[in-house]
Amino acid sequence: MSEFTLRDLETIVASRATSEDVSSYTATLARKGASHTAKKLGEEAVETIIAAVSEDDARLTSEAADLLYHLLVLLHLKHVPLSAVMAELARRTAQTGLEEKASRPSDPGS
Ligand SMILES: N=c1c2ncn([C@@H]3O[C@H](COP(=O)(O)OP(=O)(O)OP(=O)(O)O)[C@@H](O)[C@H]3O)c2ncn1[C@@H]1O[C@H](COP(=O)(O)O)[C@@H](O)[C@H]1O
Repeated sequence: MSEFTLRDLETIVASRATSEDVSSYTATLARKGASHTAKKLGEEAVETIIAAVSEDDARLTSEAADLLYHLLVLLHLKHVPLSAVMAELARRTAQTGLEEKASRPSDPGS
C-alpha cells in the first residue's frame, strides 16, 4: 500500500468541503466558516500540547492527527494550498531556524 500523505488528505478535504452529506464533519466546518475552524484548530493545538506534556504517545498521535486535519481544512477555506506551505518550508531549509527567524519582518506583537 502506498504511503498516505497530507496531499492525499488535502484532496479529500477539498472534495468533502462542498459535500452535501450531512454526516461530513468537513462540510460542517466549511459551512461554519474559517473563523470557527480556526477556533477548532486552536482547541486541537491545546489538546496536542496537553497530550505531549501529560499523556501517552498514542494520545499525542491522535491529537496531532486532529491538529493536522483541522489545519488542512482551515488552509482550504482560506484558499491557501498545501503546496504553498510546503514551498515555504522548503525555502527555509536553506537556513537555520534562528537565521530564518532573524530574517522575518519585525512583529509589533512580539
Ligand atoms: N482526518 C479527519 C479527522 N480528524 C478529526 N476529525 C474530526 O474532528 C472532530 C474533532 O473532535 P472534537 O471533539 O474536537 O469536535 P466535535 O465535538 O466533534 O465538534 P464541535 O461540536 O465541538 O464543533 C471529530 O468529529 C473528528 O471526527 C476528522 N474528520 C475527518 N477527517 C478526514 O476527513 C475525511 C472526510 O471526513 P468527513 O468530511 O467527515 O466525511 C475522513 O475520511 C478523514 O480522512
